[in-house]
Amino acid sequence: MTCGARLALPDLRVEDTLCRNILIYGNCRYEDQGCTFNHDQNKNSSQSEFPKKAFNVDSPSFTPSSQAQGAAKKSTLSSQAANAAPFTPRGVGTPNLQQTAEASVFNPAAIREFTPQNYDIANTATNGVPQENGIFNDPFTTLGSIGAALPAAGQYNLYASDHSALATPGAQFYPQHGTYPAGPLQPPNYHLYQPYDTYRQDLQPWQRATYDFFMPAKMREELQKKMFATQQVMPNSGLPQLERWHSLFPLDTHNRKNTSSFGYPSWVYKAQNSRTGRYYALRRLEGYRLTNEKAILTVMKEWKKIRSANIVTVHEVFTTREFGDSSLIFAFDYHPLSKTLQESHLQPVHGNRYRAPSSVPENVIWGYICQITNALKTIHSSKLAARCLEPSKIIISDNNRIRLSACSILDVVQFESNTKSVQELQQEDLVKFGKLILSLTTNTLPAHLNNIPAALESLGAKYSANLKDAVAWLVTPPNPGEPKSIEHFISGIATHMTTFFDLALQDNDEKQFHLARELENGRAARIMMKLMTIVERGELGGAQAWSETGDRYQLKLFRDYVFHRVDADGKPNLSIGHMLSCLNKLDAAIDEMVVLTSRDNETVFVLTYRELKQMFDRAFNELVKHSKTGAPGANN
Ligand SMILES: Nc1ncnc2c1ncn2[C@@H]1O[C@H](COP(=O)(O)OP(=O)(O)OP(=O)(O)O)[C@@H](O)[C@H]1O
Repeated sequence: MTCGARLALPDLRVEDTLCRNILIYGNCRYEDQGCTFNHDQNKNSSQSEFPKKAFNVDSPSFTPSSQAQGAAKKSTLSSQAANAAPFTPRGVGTPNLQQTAEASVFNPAAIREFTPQNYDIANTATNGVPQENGIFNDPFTTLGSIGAALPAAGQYNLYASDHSALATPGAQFYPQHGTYPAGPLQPPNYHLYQPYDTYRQDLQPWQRATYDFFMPAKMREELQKKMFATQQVMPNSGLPQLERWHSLFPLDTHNRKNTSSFGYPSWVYKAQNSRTGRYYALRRLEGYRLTNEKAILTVMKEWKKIRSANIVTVHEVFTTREFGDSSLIFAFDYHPLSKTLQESHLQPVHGNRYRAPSSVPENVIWGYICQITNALKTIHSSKLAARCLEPSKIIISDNNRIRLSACSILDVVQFESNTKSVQELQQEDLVKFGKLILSLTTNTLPAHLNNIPAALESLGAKYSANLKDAVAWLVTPPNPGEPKSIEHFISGIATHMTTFFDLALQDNDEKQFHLARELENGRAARIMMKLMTIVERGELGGAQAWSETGDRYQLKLFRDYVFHRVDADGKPNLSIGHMLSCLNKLDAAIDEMVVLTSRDNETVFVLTYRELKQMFDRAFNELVKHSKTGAPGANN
């Protein structure tokens, strides 16, 4: 063997290469199990020094002759030596010299110390920080995986007592780490109450509990009034029961037979549908005799498709003789406690003294204009016309929200007599719209609005020029061959439309906020109802005083602790915060301790909410088992 040969081919056989486990850990547990690398550090150190090998004085072939020197030099610079890749320990980044020869021997999959499991080249540096053996876990990556691991909506019921269903869809909720033991899978603790806002410093302590946990009193009052109005019945009203409608309740505020709107006297009743149980507003046209069945079919086919936040939806039209005449009935959506624009703004106020109606503020008028524009946009784009745009046929509910309440009626009633095209009727809609606004701004009933130019002129004194221009544009009939359109009008009032849109979104945000609170209250009500089904129950399945024995006794003491607390003087403690927090802790089954004392102070139980919850679930499940039908939604 020549010196050159030794230089060119450094000894890189497997058995001479120091095993990396020796290098890193000091030993290799595969040494006796077939690892073919060198496990003798001394041997390695004597042989792995590349320069030592190259200029080994023991080399038998070293000959100090010129030729030999030349040969030696030549050997030193042989092409093989030049091409030999430098030996660099793996891990620094350059390819391993032995990769072809040792590929089958040095198997990263078999020798785990070298290649950690789940090692993913793509994750070696996340956000610039390397993940070493999975020890470092980038929070941003984790957040992403939480989102991906959460079950899709509808798959998982947060209120279910048993969250094991989460195990499969949420298995990746807490990503597994090589270094951390895998914890139990669990959803975030949504069960603990976390009110949104903290702006309550200016409230008295007695106000806080209500403010923190419930919707504003005014909102609650309005909703309750609406529910009350919806449920109202009039047993001796003398009103008939229709084929599929019952509990008719008159909504008219006067009994004048007014034929000005439809050519027939009309009456409005609240009624409940026997099939769906829903409430509707039935508008009856007294004495109308239907001559053409097609009228209802054709008109309803188009109007049933109309959906707009500013139009009362019409559901069906039918005739009846139950009122003792032949009547035509339109079934509309019912909006409890609505008033017409006429009732709200155009009727004198009766108090101690007669007062003329006060003028409507400009911002309210713009709100109405935007909403009616929205309704007309929907109607006109469906190739229909509103036709009935009168203050007495537009209803107003809370927050100046208005809806056209008599659409489709004139289309049915004048199905055969109408000679105008839809385009003409749409042009009329715009003029009627202008007159309606003029009527509201001048506090004049439309029937008394005889001098439109004078009325328009008077607008300037109370309202902006912008409003006056908008009304003037609407009431002015179109030039022949130049029809006006609602789209033209929209472009003219675009700024007011966006202002209104913004207010509507703000209103929506506020309602969402209150809805979130009510979600929590619904949960409290549910757990309270379940608790009440258990405590104080007498006999169950043959067991006398079932609720006084076993786990149920502790639940009864818990009920006392939550609802019957007294202060040091024996006075009742009525803190809603305490009640809600205890119920939520029970629902969340947390590990906090609770001390329950019997009424005679003889027995004290110290247990966690988690244990209480288990007792609670056991007791309730027993009830469910004994109930005939099971409990619908019992686990919800
Ligand atoms: N869809 C509805 N939902 C709830 N209430 C409604 C609905 N439609 C109308 N109303 C209410 O019914 C009552 C009577 O309405 P109507 O249109 O007959 O007014 P009116 O002033 O009596 O008109 P007219 O003099 O032409 O009969 C009004 O108070 C109105 O607010």
